[in-house]
Amino acid sequence: MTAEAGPGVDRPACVLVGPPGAGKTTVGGLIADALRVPFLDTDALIERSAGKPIPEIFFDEGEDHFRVLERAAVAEALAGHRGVLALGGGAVLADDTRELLMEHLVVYLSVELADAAKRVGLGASRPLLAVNPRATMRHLLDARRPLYEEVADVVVPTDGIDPEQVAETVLLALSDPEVRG
Ligand SMILES: Nc1ncnc2c1ncn2[C@@H]1O[C@H](COP(=O)(O)OP(=O)(O)O)[C@@H](O)[C@H]1O
Ligand SMILES: O=C(O)C1=C[C@@H](OP(=O)(O)O)[C@@H](O)[C@H](O)C1
Ligand SMILES: [Mg+2]
Repeated sequence: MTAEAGPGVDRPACVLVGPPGAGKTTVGGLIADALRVPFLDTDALIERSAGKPIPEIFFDEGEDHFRVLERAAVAEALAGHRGVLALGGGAVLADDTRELLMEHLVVYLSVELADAAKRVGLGASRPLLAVNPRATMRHLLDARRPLYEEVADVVVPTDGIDPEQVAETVLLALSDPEVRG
């Protein structure tokens, strides 16, 4: 596939959503490499503009402030980024973000509790999972599943599948004229 892949030249080639541990950051990079387009992760955008890592933003300013930064970063990236875009797992919580996503080709990387827990290690790098990680992850998966489904054009299950295979499945879906609209 070439740099023209995706729904149009004036927007991201595709936007990856899904819970923490779904592989959005990892698979997004692989897809961008394959398409030879730039890769952007809104978490990286937020860290760059805040000048500190996400756990520190949560610790210093709280989740609500992080969500404000996230909404702005997602809107900026959806308007300006021309490659593959990965969102943070909680970006779809915002009504206005879900509204914006309606205009984009959105791929939902799904993952169930066992693989998600294994992959994120339930450690400190994701501040939301710092307390009672397994129960929090279960609740988060259940609560957000309908939101991911609401915005998705394509759902790609990732359980038991390595990132390269997930990327191949996404690339195949992106080459389908029906998916690209
Ligand atoms: N399909 C997969 N199979 C196994 N491990 C994976 C898979 N996708 C991602 N990982 C690993 O899981 C961890 C979280 O992946 P990441 O891309 O950061 O997920 P997300 O951005 O969705 O939270 C990383 O260590 C990554 O290498
Ligand atoms: O699920 C969430 O609310 C979050 C997911 C993280 O991104 P990943 O989904 O890439 O881990 C990051 O944005 C932040 O820690 C909050
Ligand atoms: Mg990520």
